[in-house]
Amino acid sequence: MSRKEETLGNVTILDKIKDAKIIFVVGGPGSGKGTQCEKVVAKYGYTHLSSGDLLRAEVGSGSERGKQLQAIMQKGELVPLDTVLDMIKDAMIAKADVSKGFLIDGYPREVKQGEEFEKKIGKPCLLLYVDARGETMVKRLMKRGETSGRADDNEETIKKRLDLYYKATEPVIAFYEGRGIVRKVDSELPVDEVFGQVSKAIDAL
Ligand SMILES: Nc1ncnc2c1ncn2[C@@H]1O[C@H](COP(=O)(O)OP(=O)(O)O)[C@@H](O)[C@H]1O
Ligand SMILES: Nc1ncnc2c1ncn2[C@H]1C[C@H](O)[C@@H](COP(=O)(O)OP(=O)(O)O)O1
Ligand SMILES: [Mg+2]
Repeated sequence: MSRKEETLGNVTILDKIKDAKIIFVVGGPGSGKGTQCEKVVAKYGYTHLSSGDLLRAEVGSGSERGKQLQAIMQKGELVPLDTVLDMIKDAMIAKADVSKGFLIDGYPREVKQGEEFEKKIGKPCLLLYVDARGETMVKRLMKRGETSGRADDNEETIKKRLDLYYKATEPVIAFYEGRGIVRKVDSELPVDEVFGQVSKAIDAL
């Protein structure tokens, strides 16, 4: 395929993505984003794309880029915006034909990420804000760390991730509140009750 055709091909695919529903799933580390997304996939058949999972897949591939990403994630820092946005975009394009909706989990983590996503891909119709107390998130992550094998589920990194969440990611919620698309769910409740709130937000779309 020539470069020109490829570009044309992408335009059509991006048009398809624009017709699908895009939901940002935002919340602190360990708040329960992944847990709720799994349930949404089962009930609504949406496509779940977790930026963290995409990055960990790259780390798992053992590539040079993966090694650099691993070092950043282990410190609890954010990887460069272009890297994560390209990964999400490629994953969305791969599913564009079959997906009626996308759950973008763990992105945007800063306002700039939201702005760039909208420039390059499209607009979200909903931001699901998965809310839990700091203390709860730390407890859940320490527990998850017993079995997750994740390099960032340890006390020191958890503290850094939480600090960064309050500093960089909470402003994302305020930004989209201005647009009226934020729905907050209380993730202190049992998983199924949280999902009841999530379902209401999605049913209202
Ligand atoms: N509502 C909840 N009540 C109790 N534990 C939960 C709840 N939601 C998630 N968890 C647990 O907390 C941990 C973190 O959840 P996860 O979905 O991985 O969060 P995130 O993707 O936001 O980091 C998991 O071990 C999960 O089983
Ligand atoms: N949108 C994004 N921008 C930059 N770094 C990201 C990112 N999403 C994930 N990362 C990196 C930094 C995070 O500390 C790490 C783990 O992310 P995650 O799996 O989404 O965590 P969690 O599900 O515990 O909230 O990956
Ligand atoms: Mg997660």
